[in-house]
Order: sequence, then structure tokens, then C-alpha cells
Amino acid sequence: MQPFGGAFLQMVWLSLLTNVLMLVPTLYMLQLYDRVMLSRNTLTLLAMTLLTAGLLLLMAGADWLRSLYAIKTGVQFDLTYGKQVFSAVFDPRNTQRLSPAESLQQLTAIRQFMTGQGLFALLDIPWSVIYIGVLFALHPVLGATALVFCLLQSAAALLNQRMTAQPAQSVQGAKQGTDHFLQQKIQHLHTSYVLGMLQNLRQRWQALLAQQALAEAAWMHASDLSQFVSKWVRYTLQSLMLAVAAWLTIHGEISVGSMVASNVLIARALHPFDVMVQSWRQWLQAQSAAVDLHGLLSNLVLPASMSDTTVMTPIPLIRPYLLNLQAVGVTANSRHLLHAVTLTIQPGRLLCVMGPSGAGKSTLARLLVGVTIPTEGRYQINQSSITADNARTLMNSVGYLPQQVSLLEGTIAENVARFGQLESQHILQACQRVGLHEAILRLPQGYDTRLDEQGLPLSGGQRQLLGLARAIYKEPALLVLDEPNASLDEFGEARLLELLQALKTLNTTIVVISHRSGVLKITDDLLVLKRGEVVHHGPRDAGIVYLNQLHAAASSVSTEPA
Ligand SMILES: Nc1ncnc2c1ncn2[C@@H]1O[C@H](COP(=O)(O)OP(=O)(O)OP(=O)(O)O)[C@@H](O)[C@H]1O
Repeated sequence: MQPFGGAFLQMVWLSLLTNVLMLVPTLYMLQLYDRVMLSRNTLTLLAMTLLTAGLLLLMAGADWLRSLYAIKTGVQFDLTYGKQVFSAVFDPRNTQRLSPAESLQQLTAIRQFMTGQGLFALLDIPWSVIYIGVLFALHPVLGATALVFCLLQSAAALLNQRMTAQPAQSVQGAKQGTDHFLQQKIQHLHTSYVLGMLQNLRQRWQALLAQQALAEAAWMHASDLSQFVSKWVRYTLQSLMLAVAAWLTIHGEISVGSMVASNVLIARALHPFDVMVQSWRQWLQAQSAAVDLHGLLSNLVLPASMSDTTVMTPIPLIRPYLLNLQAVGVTANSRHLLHAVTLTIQPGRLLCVMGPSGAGKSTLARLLVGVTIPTEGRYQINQSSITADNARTLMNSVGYLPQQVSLLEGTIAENVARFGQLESQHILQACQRVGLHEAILRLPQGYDTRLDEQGLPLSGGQRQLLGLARAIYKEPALLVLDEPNASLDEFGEARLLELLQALKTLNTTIVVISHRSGVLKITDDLLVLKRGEVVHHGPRDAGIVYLNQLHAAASSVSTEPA
């Protein structure tokens, strides 16, 4: 919060000024009752009225300036923390239960509190002391009564906090659960519809919604009750104050003007407590959002400067890339996904990774591109170790096609250019190389065709080719393709092999995961994984012999008489 210290200090001073100037109408009233009405001097009345109007204008100005500072701080907050939170939620080390969208919503909750009435109430509470001071000046009994009343109002606010904190938290949890459910399931709407899952999903969603409604009802009940208590305390105290002032007036201790003024002053002193109670929900949301975001940011020791392009300790990655894994292991949720993987991948060579389902091939792919960080051993590129801190450095020099292509909502050109600057020459080159250019030109809007989150209107094979074009965009030094031929026809696969062959001549380090044997034609080295361990690694021809032996053994087992 240090960057906002200056603006916060300005808001504190402006709050003081506003609150001091708030006394003007009270003093004006006192003078009217106790002086003008007695002297009947209209000139004094005019002078006092003009002075009061001027001071009230100043007060309105201070209040307006305070709002401007709040808005400016909100914008600054979004810009500063938005960048950090955005980077943190997509950091491979992020283990938070919240989705990226939910974490970014937390930012909004904090900003809304920072720019809303709740913050002003918080800033105004300390200046209640000014009104109490004036009440003391009118009569010590009035001051002491106000002090006690403010304490009582604080107790009411505290009671409100006690009564509503837990229900508000339950509402938030239930709402997050419902939103999360919808977000996740909506992505697979077509499959759910065809497989007749919609009714089951609706029932589950309704159960979550019912939970949320119950939590909301409990929260509203607690909130209404606490607001009722708070309001009752507030209005009763105000009337009691008037009673005390009237008693003092009857006994000649204060003037009638002071009696009326005391009523206004106690109302002003208690007002911020009232606003605070009303904006309690926002306060709680901001508080819990701040805890979540603090957890997110402090767990992920982020770069000191999050300016757009700087990254922490960039590793000197100069083409070509020589990859080296030494006894690398990956453990997740107490499971060994990879264990003791040692291998070298030479630039300009293509390593094909094979193995049964669940062998750890995709985990290895994610590790090579820096999404997954080894929990044991060492992964180096050109002798620089890839760690959680510097994995981002790889981003612009790596081409990656995941098993699920994951195209983003946006135009074809934007997807190929990875949502960076659209460099037509590179976009065209990438699409031509994967053989997608003609198909794109046949679309009415060509490269400007918008894709939805499912990658429609492209076909399955075209989506895979687009993912491939995105991976080879600007000729990365390292290319990792996870089953790139899964949706391709023979022609597409032949084109893919041609492309990979061409990239090898550019000294690209290539890793291809495939269940299909076609890619073996251009493979240099073969790696076979089983249950997270390397069971074979070596040149292609020896690998093919190994695979043939495996197949022969497997078919002899299946044809043996039972
Ligand atoms: N985050 C995770 N937590 C626990 N287990 C995981 C996690 N991610 C993957 N696994 C497990 O690790 C194993 C390897 O998964 P991986 O996706 O790497 O296999 P794969 O060889 O690519 O399989 P396939 O050929 O079916 O795509 C699987 O058994 C999977 O269930």
C-alpha cells in the first residue's frame, strides 16, 4: 500500500478540513439564536450569511477533492496491482483455489471499497472528536454524554460486525461455488447437451443455488437485525442528547441555541458510525479479498518491478537451445508424475516421446516449456537452470502446442500472433507453413474471422493446425508439440512432417509427443516413458527395434491360450 501513502494522507487532511468546516452551519445557527435574534442586527445577519456560504463552498470543494483523490487512488490501485495479480494468477506456482477471473474480481472488491462511502466513513470517524470537543466547549456534561454515546455507537457497530461477518463469508463462499460451477460446465455445453447431462447438471446447479440462497437469507437476516439495533441506538441516543441539553437549558446552564446546536453536533459525530455499518458488507469483502490477494502475491515472490517487459533475472538464452535434464522428478499431490528423468536434447534434432496413456508425456512437455517446475533434479537450457523465478524468460522463445489446443476467443490473426502485435508477414508465414492459409482465405473474413472459446467456426483439424501455427510463430528456438497429429488427416500429417524437417534445418530443438508412428520417419531420437520413468532412450533405429519387441511381446501375450 506504500504507493498510495501520499494520496491517503491528502484524503486524511481533506477529511479533517471537511469535518472542521461541517461545524460552520452549527456555529451559524448558534450565532443566529444567541446573537442576531437578540441584537436584531440585519447587517450582522448578512455578513454572517455570506461568510457561511463562502465557507460551505470551501467545504464542498474539499469534499469533492477528496472524492477525486479516492478515484485516482482506485485507478492507480488497479494499474499497480492489476499487473501483479494478472501475472501471479497465471504463474505455474499458483496453487490458490480461486480461478484467475475470481482473483481479478477480488481486486475490484478492494477498489470499490477504496472509492466508496465506506472509506470516507472510516476517515471521518476520528474527526468525530471535533464535534465532541465543541460539545465539551458548550458544556462539559454535553461533551461527556457525547463521548459515552459514541462509545455505545461503536459497540453497536462491533455487534454488527460480530453478527454479520460469518454469514457474509458463507454467502461469498456459496456464490464463488455457484459461479465456479457455471464457468466450468458452460465450456462443455455441447457435449453435456448431447449426452443428456443438462438435467443432471441443472439439478446440481440448483442445489448450489439453494445453498447460496439460504446463506444469503441468513446474512440478510443478520444484517437487518444488526442495522435495526444500530439505528435504534443511533436515534435513541440523539433524542437522549436533546433531553440532556433541554435539562441543562431548563437549569440555565446553556442557551437555547446551544441546545439546538448540540442536537446537530451529536448527529454529525454519530454519522460516520452509521455509514460504516451500512457499508459493512463492502468492508468485509474488501478485507477478505485483501487477505486472498496478499496470500497470492506473497507466495509467489514476484519480480520487484512488474513493468510491462521486465522479468526477473532473465537467463541468457541464445539460439540454439541445448536441453539437459538431470535426475528430474515432478511430484504433484504426493504423486510422482516423473521420476529420475535424465536426458539431453540436441538442437536441430527431433526427439519423439512415446508411451502408454498416463505415462507422464504431457507432464514432460509442460516441464520442457517451463509451465511445470521440477520438484527434484535440474532442468537446464544452455547450462542455465530453469527455475520458478525465471521460467517466464522462456515465453517468447518457445513454441508449444498442448494436447487440448486451447484457442482463445479472438480473431485468427490474434491467436496466431499470441495476442501481441499483429505482424502480418509472420502470421502469414506460420499459417502457410502449416497448410492453413488457403482454408483461412476461404472464410468470409479471412484472418479477421473471430473464434469463440471453442475455436469455432474452425474444424477440429483446422484448430490443431492453428495451434501449430501459433506454436511456430516467429520460429521459436524450442518447439514442443503434444500430439500435433491427433486430428490431422494423412495429407495434414505429411505436411506436418515436412514442416518439422524444415525447422530442424533451422537448428530448432524439437520434441514431439505422439501415439502415431508416422512421426518416426523424421525422428532422430526416441524416448519411451512408462509410469513417469524412462524405459528407453536412444537413436531412432534402436528405438524402433525396442518398440517392435514390445509389440511382439504384447501380441504373444494376447494370443496365448488362456
Ligand atoms: N496435477 C496433477 N496431480 C496429480 N496427478 C496428476 C496431475 N497431473 C497429471 N497427473 C497424473 O500424472 C500422470 C501422467 O499424466 P500425463 O498427462 O503427463 O500423461 P500422458 O502420458 O500425457 O497421458 P496421455 O497419453 O493419456 O495424454 C497421470 O496418471 C495423471 O493422472
